[in-house]
Amino acid sequence: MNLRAKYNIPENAIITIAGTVGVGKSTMTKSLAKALGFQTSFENVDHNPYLDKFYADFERWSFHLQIYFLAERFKEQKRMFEQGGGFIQDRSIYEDTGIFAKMHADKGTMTTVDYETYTSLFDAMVMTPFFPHPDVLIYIEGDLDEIVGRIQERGREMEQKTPLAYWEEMHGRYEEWIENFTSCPVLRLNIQDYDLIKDEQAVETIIEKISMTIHSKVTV
Ligand SMILES: Nc1ncnc2c1ncn2[C@@H]1O[C@H](COP(=O)(O)OP(=O)(O)O)[C@@H](O)[C@H]1O
Ligand SMILES: Nc1ncnc2c1ncn2[C@H]1C[C@H](O)[C@@H](COP(=O)(O)O)O1
Repeated sequence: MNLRAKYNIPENAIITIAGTVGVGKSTMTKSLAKALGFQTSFENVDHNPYLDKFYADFERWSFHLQIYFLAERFKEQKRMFEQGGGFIQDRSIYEDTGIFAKMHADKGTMTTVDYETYTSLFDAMVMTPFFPHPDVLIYIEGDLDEIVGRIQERGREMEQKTPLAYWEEMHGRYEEWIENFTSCPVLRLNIQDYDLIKDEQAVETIIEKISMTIHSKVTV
């Protein structure tokens, strides 16, 4: 029996992985998709035309980057909807507005008028039939030092050059954001408690927790 059937995960489920940069979302996306026989929906980092420019000059490129990510994620929402689910999604659309756009607006690296334009577009887009809320949002958390270590080791140059204060601010905002998140059931996992690189079997324990979260509909 496969793990999806064993743990009664609906074949049309949409499981979204959230968490700060470098915490291990992509690693978990691949691992869960393989174990459940699901498709993946990844962020397009390598071919993003704004990301390098954005890290070099937040003020100049914040709005452009948010619009780009919003368009990309909305296309992915539509694809998942049209294919009837069965997806693991690397990062939720909620983080774009709840973490990134808000952080840059609060810090003054996105203007108030740009932020208002962005949020009104976001609100109009998510209130459509193309926007299925995920069955569960897995929130990955961990110590800032370890996460920054992973960013450095992964080696995306623009992230390596970004000051620690940026990751620190984001880390704090994520903690506050998840405490107030109510759009779908949440499963919280700490990076201390599993290691999908050294221990492939750890995915089964995670799937069991996903099943409990989906079926109990209780926010963990
Ligand atoms: N359990 C782990 N132990 C050590 N390094 C890890 C672990 N999980 C992921 N990593 C590494 O951390 C880096 C960031 O992981 P990634 O999955 O790309 O994070 P994200 O998608 O959240 O940015 C990658 O280099 C990845 O190989
Ligand atoms: N909405 C976003 N605004 C700014 N930057 C973003 C947004 N979404 C993702 N990013 C950045 C952060 C990282 O540098 C890359 C990919 O994120 P990761 O957490 O490594 O998948 O894009």
